[in-house]
Amino acid sequence: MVVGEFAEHRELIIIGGGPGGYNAAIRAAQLGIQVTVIEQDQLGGTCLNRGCIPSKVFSHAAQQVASVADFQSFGICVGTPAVDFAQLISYKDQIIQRLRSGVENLCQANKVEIIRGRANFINDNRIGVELGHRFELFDFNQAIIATGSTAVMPSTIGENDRILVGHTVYELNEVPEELIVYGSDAYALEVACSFHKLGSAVSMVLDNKDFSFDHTINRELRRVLKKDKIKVYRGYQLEKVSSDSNYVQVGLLKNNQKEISLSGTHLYMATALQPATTSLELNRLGVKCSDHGFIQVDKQLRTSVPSIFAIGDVTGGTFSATKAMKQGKVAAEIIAGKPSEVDLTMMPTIVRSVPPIATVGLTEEEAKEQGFQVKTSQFSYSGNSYTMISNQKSGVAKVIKDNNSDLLLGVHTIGANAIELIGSGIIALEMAGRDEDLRFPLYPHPSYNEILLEAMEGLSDSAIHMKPVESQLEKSK
Ligand SMILES: Cc1cc2nc3c(=O)[nH]c(=O)nc-3n(C[C@H](O)[C@H](O)[C@H](O)COP(=O)(O)OP(=O)(O)OC[C@H]3O[C@@H](n4cnc5c(N)ncnc54)[C@H](O)[C@@H]3O)c2cc1C
Ligand SMILES: NC(=O)c1ccc[n+]([C@@H]2O[C@H](COP(=O)([O-])OP(=O)(O)OC[C@H]3O[C@@H](n4cnc5c(N)ncnc54)[C@H](O)[C@@H]3O)[C@@H](O)[C@H]2O)c1
Repeated sequence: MVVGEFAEHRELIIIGGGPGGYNAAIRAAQLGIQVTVIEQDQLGGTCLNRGCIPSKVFSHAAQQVASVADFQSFGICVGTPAVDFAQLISYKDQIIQRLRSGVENLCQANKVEIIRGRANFINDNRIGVELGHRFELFDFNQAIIATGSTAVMPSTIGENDRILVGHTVYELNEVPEELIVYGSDAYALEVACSFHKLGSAVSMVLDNKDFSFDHTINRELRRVLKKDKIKVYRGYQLEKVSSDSNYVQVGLLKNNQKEISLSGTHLYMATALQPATTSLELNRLGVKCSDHGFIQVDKQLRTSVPSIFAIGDVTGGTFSATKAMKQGKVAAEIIAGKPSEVDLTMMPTIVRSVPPIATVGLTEEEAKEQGFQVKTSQFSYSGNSYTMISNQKSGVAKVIKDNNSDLLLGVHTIGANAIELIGSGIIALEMAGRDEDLRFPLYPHPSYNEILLEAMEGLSDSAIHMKPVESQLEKSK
């Protein structure tokens, strides 16, 4: 390997061009900083190339397949939908390519320098970059580590192309005939719903008794999964997995006793994640990390080494692009000398299942545990005129407030357009809104927005399209 003799100087170096890295880069450039991003693979990182974007192409296709069943009601005649998987993959690749070019163009327009190579630290002001057969050195004033995470497959599972994780499941070239999904998180649920609609026979195995949503959402989810004939096994631990070139066999334990065995053509496994730091030589810096190796940061994304910041999956906690992007912008602002910080309290959870789920804030159970005097209200999708028109009657929106202060604590929705609806909930919670703040505005009619309005009105027993509760009838006597 040819090693460069002199170290070139850069103001800010960002290692990793995923959503965390490129958001940090563009914000820093906007604030007048000279920025260099070092990326060993593709700009856009996991999210754009293997995660958020490909998974959403699949879930959108699944939603489209589901909606064909409604066409007949509108007098639109089409046959039974058939999925051309090769075309879907080609579409996914086109979307990734287009979005990636968009990120490249934005970086160029903001004069962000992109270096293609693998970076590692020499010391707390110097980075080495492997560029094919060359090794270049760069000094920097500040660096941001944005290298993401990788899935850890338990060593007992063994390797087989039929055993899939988040980073590989959307790279399949065929629709699995029989897919076993092991896990109860957002990723697993999305995999189950998407592949089910695309033609797989799906069984879901939950390691927990239920999903981790509010119990009202869990109940509606249980109903729709049952209606959709997705078989769900609850509270099972994975005991063993064996596989050959055609099948995967899974042994499951419940309370360490009853064993059942499932077999399918493919298995999706929810896995733990580890920080992508092995190639960085962090030991040369003395950056403080958690027991699992995630880099510890404060609310301004500073690590224990003053010249080094870290953002995104590599900092552990919640693994999401939403978080990585926000942290990227905040780190850049801090480096530019602006006051800024990250607060993840009102981080939404979204799942593009069929139907989708979107939640923000506390569940009813969490609010009670935290000692709030809780009042809840829920409005069923079937009571809304636009869900009736569009034949999307499955779903419910639930809102939770503190009865002492009237402050909103949580908004939870399952049903069509849930993810688009949650925006108002996020803003309301972030602005410390009360239910009256959300009852006051004018909501367009007829529209899905009115689902949230009616749920809010329900908190003061004043929803128009909800039957009166017993206590109200008593009062009016
Ligand atoms: C299937 C799936 C679906 C998902 N869906 C969603 C979703 O809907 N919503 C959501 O918010 N999140 C979602 N996520 C999570 C999201 O993708 C990640 O949280 C996000 O990509 C993390 O961003 P990041 O910038 O921290 O890291 P990454 O996106 O992983 O980017 C890190 C980059 O650093 C580069 N790199 C690593 N080491 C080096 C090195 N030494 N030198 C140079 N470059 C290096 C890598 O090549 C990579 O490009 C999903 C993930 C998966 C797998
Ligand atoms: N809709 C989605 O598919 C999706 C996917 C990922 C993240 N998100 C967002 O991430 C946030 C956190 O999600 P969470 O509440 O499930 O908590 P989390 O990020 O802490 O993850 C919980 C579990 O999800 C699994 N997981 C995490 N990252 C994964 C990955 N890259 N590939 C496969 N499995 C992975 C792991 O089993 C993990 O233990 C939420 O805000 C959610 O909106 C959504």
